[in-house]
Amino acid sequence: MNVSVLGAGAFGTALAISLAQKGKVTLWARNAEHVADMQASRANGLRLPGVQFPENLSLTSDIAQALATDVILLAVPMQQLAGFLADHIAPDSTANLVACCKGFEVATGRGPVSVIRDAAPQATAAILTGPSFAADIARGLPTALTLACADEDAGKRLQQALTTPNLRLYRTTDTQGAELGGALKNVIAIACGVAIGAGLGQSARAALMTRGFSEMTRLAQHMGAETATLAGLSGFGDLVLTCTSEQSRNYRLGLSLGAGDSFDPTTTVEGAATARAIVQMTQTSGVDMPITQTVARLLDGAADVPTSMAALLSRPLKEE
Ligand SMILES: NC(=O)C1=CN([C@@H]2O[C@H](COP(=O)(O)OP(=O)(O)OC[C@H]3O[C@@H](n4cnc5c(N)ncnc54)[C@H](O)[C@@H]3O)[C@@H](O)[C@H]2O)C=CC1
Ligand SMILES: O=C(CO)COP(=O)(O)O
Repeated sequence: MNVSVLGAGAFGTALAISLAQKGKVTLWARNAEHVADMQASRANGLRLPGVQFPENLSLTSDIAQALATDVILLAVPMQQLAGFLADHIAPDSTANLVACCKGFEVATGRGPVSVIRDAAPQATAAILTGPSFAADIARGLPTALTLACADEDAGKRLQQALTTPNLRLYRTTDTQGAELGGALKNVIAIACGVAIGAGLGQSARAALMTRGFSEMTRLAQHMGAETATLAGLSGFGDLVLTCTSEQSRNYRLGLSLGAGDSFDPTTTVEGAATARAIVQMTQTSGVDMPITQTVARLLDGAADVPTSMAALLSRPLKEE
């Protein structure tokens, strides 16, 4: 199966580099100047500096060329996905479309697979998610991810096609669980960053990760996802990575919030929009999401760090 990656950000570029170990890969970017620069330097200095492109990786800003492949990876940020699909994917497409983004749409509360299904109902919709920093994948370090596709046979084919020597894919048919894990862990990572940035200590972080996982699982159960998926790479695995590494942009945003420092607003931080989306989604359902709500309030400037922590600590005592 030949593969194209749409979106030449850090993650799309890293996936294209890794997949090029197996065969020809096309990396598409919307900006022709960026493509020319990458063609000349054989690197993506803008988003993934320091890693040279292998020979098998070709670049294009021609969307028709990029769409003429067996598998299409969609590596644009979550809030851009629906617009991107509307612009470039025909509603009657039967392509294999694999979302490579993490989050929920603020406007609709949909996750990436739902957005693909709505845009192209006859396409095969899948999601590739789990603990992986783009820089690690691009440097050939060992990484394991989850490929979720409701169609089991198509999922098996995609699992084979997208596994590379350093990128090992596990498979599930539970797309909803995979979407939820990848989206919610980013919000918890912001909370953990806040705790560390504010000097609250490692014990506070461990508490936030554990209780965060508890609220991730609660929402997944409520929505009918499998809790086993949440305990896998796309949930627990990614929670651990993102809450403990300064490579994570979500965690770094939290660090800045906690320390009262400024943060570059152009950075892709999926957890910020997702926190707001989840608060809206759970307003009527009554699912208890205290950490996610706290993060949303902090991001909106509706509460400060000491008040937020005091509020979390003074909640009614309960069984674990
Ligand atoms: N960077 C990482 O280590 C990882 C990122 N991800 C996920 O990958 C997704 C993308 O993140 P990154 O690549 O890191 O972000 P990034 O900020 O490096 O790049 C985003 C790219 O999307 C492009 N883009 C945005 N809107 C577009 C549109 N309408 N049409 C075409 N291109 C558009 C931008 O030009 C940019 O090149 C996010 O959902 C993130 O959670 C997942 C795992 C690892
Ligand atoms: O999703 C990621 C790791 O799995 C990347 O995390 P950030 O988006 O926080 O950088």
